Amino acid sequence: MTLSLLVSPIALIGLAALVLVLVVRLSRRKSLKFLRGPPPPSWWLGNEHQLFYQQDTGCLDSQWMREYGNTWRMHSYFGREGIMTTDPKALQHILHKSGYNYPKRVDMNTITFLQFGPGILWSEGSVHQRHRKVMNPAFSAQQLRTFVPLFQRTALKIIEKWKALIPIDSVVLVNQWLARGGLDIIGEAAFDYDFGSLDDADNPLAKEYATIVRDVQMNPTKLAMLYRGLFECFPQKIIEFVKHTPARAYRRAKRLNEMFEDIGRDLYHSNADEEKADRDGKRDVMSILIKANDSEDQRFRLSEKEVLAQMHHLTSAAQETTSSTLSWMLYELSKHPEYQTRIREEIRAVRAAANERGEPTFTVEDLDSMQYLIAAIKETLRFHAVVPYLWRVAGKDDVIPLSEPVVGADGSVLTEVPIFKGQSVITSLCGYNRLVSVWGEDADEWVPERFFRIESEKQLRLGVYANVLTFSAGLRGCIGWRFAVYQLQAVAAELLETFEFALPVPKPTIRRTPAVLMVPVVEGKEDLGFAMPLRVSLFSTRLGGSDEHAGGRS
Ligand code: HEM
Repeated sequence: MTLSLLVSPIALIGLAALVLVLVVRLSRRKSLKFLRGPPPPSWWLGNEHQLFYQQDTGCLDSQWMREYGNTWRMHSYFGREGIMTTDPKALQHILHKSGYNYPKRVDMNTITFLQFGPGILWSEGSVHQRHRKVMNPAFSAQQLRTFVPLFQRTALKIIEKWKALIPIDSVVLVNQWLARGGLDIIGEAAFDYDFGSLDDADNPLAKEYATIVRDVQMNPTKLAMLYRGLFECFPQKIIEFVKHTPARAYRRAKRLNEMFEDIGRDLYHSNADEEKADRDGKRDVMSILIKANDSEDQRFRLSEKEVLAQMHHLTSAAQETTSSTLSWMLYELSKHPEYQTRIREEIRAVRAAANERGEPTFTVEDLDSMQYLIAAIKETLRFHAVVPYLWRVAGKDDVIPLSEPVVGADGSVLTEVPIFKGQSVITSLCGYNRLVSVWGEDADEWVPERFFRIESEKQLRLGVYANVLTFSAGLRGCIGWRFAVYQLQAVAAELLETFEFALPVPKPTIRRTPAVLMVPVVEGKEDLGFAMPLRVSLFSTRLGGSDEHAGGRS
């Protein structure tokens, strides 16, 4: 008999409801009524449901910032109160200065656990410290540079695929190809595994993975959200059983998790059984992680289960985020053809210099010299934050300082906000990225040149890259941000050198749809799933049909 039959969801909900009454009673003692904020549409779901059903991710934040300032009261499930903030000092306090005092919110972190297992994204406190310590060596700048040829090879493969496609139809769903390329990249870089996604290999794991974000995270029903809201009241032992919930999203998450575990176990053992000398030559993250793990004091090592979960955590953290960011950049460059031309000229000049040196590919220094391309990457990360929000909770009573005071419910001016243990704290990365006070009057426009004029030393230090917050910050900031940036630089340079990108006619409306991540969906064509349709043409053909290929390569 399966556990799903033993532990009926009704019994779970009943138990949770009891605990809930207690929790609500306790939390009512500490009200945040002194703060203004949007009225909750319902007592059950508070404002939570609204965030998942915005027309464009971040449009609610903009509206609320206009009404209430940069920090406001939010209602979470069952009448509980919390805050949401875009304020630089508040975010610095929560993400940088408070150590592990603002852990991840139980409902969201339980979903992470159910989806990916006990890896780094899910871990907290000293367990997280242990994960991070063992993983750090695999993410040094020096180590990550060695992946640039892999990024370039993958880009060339995408180029071949698109060249074969565009004589038939020049409108390409670029994000779907970039996601396939991204999966192949992270498979090889993270655990020396070939998903064969670009080659259409019949890989069940790649197939299962392709639609997982859509099926598990997009458009949650009110009932599904309410169920999540109850996780907080489940004792830790019961959380394990939640994965047996007889609903499609949970079944899919469980299946994918098991597939990753099975494949990971084989890779782990073949890796661990290898001769030390052979393993020393390998550069993939898992090999380095196993090596680092072996040399750790027994008490600080990751268990086999944790190492296996890491494989799934890395794939999910790296793939959709990086490929989506690149898709949004190509979209913006389609809307800004003059900037696209400028980048292409820059890439061609660097290529000419590389050719003269006899280098067949761009070096890391070449890529780092492409200032217009880098500015476009920074601006896209700022403007299209693919991780828009992080859901945290106050681990203890605290006072959060503000850069910009807000007007309280009684008209008084607040320069700091008290928060009480257990209250929800939603950090809006996308909201911060659009602050006029940080980015200038044109913060709501895509203007890469801003990075030539911004005096970043005058900004409050927050984000790990260009001070944008899309990679988060502090001790839980993205460990893979350099990996992502190198990948974006290397793949974009190849694609933009070869192809021109433009908006299709008629122009589609692309929605920045919330699905925990922010993903592109075409209005009226939701059946396409995540989709970024762009017109793609060979750059050389635009030069009058000559066979000359951009950059002089064949
Ligand atoms: C544009 C691309 C990317 C974006 C926007 C991004 C963003 C983020 C954000 C916001 C977090 C914090 C999550 C949280 O606190 O809940 C994070 C964590 C993480 N990211 Fe990334 N990421 C990107 C690419 C990558 C890549 C390429 C990798 C790996 C190769 C990676 C690996 C991780 C890992 C392992 C964590 C967990 C870190 C920890 O908890 O200590 N990410 N990322």
